[in-house]
Amino acid sequence: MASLGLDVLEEQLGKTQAYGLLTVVLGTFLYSIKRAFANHVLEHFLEEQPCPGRTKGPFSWARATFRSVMGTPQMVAEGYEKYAKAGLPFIIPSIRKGAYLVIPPAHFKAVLSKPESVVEAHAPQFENVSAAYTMRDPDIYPSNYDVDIVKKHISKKFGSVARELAEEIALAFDEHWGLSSEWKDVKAWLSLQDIAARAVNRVSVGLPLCRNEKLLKHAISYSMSVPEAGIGINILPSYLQPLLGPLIAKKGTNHCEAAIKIYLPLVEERLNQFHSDQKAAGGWMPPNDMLQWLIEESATNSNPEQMQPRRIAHRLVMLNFNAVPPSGLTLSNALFDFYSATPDRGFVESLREEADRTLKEEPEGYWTKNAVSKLSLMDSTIRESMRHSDFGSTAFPRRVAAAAGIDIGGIRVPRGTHMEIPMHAIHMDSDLYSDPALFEPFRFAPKEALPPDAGPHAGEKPQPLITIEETFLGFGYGRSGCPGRFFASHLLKVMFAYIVQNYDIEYMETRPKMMELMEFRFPNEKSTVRVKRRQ
Ligand code: HEM
Repeated sequence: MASLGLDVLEEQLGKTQAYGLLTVVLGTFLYSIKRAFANHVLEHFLEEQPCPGRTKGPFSWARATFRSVMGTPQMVAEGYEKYAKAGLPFIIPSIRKGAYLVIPPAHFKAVLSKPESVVEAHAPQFENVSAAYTMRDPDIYPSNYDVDIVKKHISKKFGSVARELAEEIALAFDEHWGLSSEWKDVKAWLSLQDIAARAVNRVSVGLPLCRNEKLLKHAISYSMSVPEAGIGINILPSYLQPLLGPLIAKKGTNHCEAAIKIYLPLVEERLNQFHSDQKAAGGWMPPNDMLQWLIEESATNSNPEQMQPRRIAHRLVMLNFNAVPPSGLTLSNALFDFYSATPDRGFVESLREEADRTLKEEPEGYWTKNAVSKLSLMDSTIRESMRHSDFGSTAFPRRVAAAAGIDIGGIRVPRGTHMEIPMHAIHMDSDLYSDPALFEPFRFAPKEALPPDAGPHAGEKPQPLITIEETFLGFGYGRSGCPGRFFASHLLKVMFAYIVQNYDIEYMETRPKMMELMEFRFPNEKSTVRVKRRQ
């Protein structure tokens, strides 16, 4: 991620050319700042808003923009305290998207629930990852159609594939983390991502494809390449993007094509079965998996192109993109937080006891949807980690689309204004959370689930992981909040339960440091946890 696609450029162009290109990019940097203010109404508006970290003097925007590359977290924290808490928006300059407006929490609801015609979500999300180059088919991402599939099918029916999911998670952990009682280091984010990919593919395309190493490698590599290439393309001035965008995105899109190719024969076979089943009315028992749900939804769509095998295979790749990296990232952060929290407080034993007892009481004997919903301490631990180690100083790109602009706290915000939410500052606000910098695993657990000595702030805000609110933004907020969070919460808890029940993880004296770049916060891919199989 931190390489911003430079490694990709180096590979495609060679070292000299890649650095030559970087010089062109920096040389045209001032041009891109100018571009951000090309709309004069917008320019005038942004000029008038407070911008923390922008000091008077020549080139004040350029200096503030340079500072934002590494200094966005401090700039947002300052703006949040000074302005957002008083209900006022403020500006953060950005090398990627020009200056953007940070929305104060008091106005989240009003702004983020507005329809797409007034406040756009999809187009800015699309631009955020340079989807024109990294994804290419605008019907695939981000689209209401995809969101519908997640909402209408995956969120409602994942309980019916819970047995297969749990089985694959167990087998994948046994392979990736091993069965040995000797300590060994594993790269947390990457290995959890591999395990999540197998689990997601088990319930989307089933056996044996879910264990096809090439498929998983291409699907994961593509998913990881999108944000990296997206940033690399975004920092280019707009006139260079059509020229260099396809080059920077190429490595990733090659992985995407390779994954589509591997999915295609199964998709074609399943479409044939689906059509012949309709004609013959019977004889074939449709499989119960996400591919089938995708086909059934596509068949009801008025656009026949949605039934093209390639389209469906491409949607399967995007399911990996949506589900796999965020699950690996979230769970690795949870492990880093949890296993660096004070070891003598008995937190691991509490999670283990809860998992053992719940599974023992479950009549089906595996992690059903109902059993997983009883894991309150684990639910709270993951939510607390998503609060404590969230993924952005600001997040959730939106843009004013209404010709007349919109009103935020008495301020008229013109059409075209790019807006985001100060996620990390909210999660670290001591008016909202006591001792916010402390990782307090059972902060969100209901009082009746708490073990003795659960922690000074345990049970202070009982709320399930999937609840989205102004004070907890790990799954987004408003109209475009994550529709996959019900499935994600189940998946994460089954994975975490398997870890505490079957592995010891060595306590870490200090938590591996989060990386921060521009507005992004993420774990280091190389950070490891030390694990051994429990006897
Ligand atoms: C821990 C795992 C996950 C996290 C942290 C996460 C987080 C998020 C967040 C923050 C957003 C909102 C983005 C925005 O408003 O700009 C989002 C959107 C989305 N997520 Fe998730 N997600 C996770 C897992 C999943 C899974 C498993 C699926 C699919 C089954 C999924 C499908 C989607 C889709 C389709 C959207 C776009 C919604 C829209 O544009 O209206 N996510 N996710």
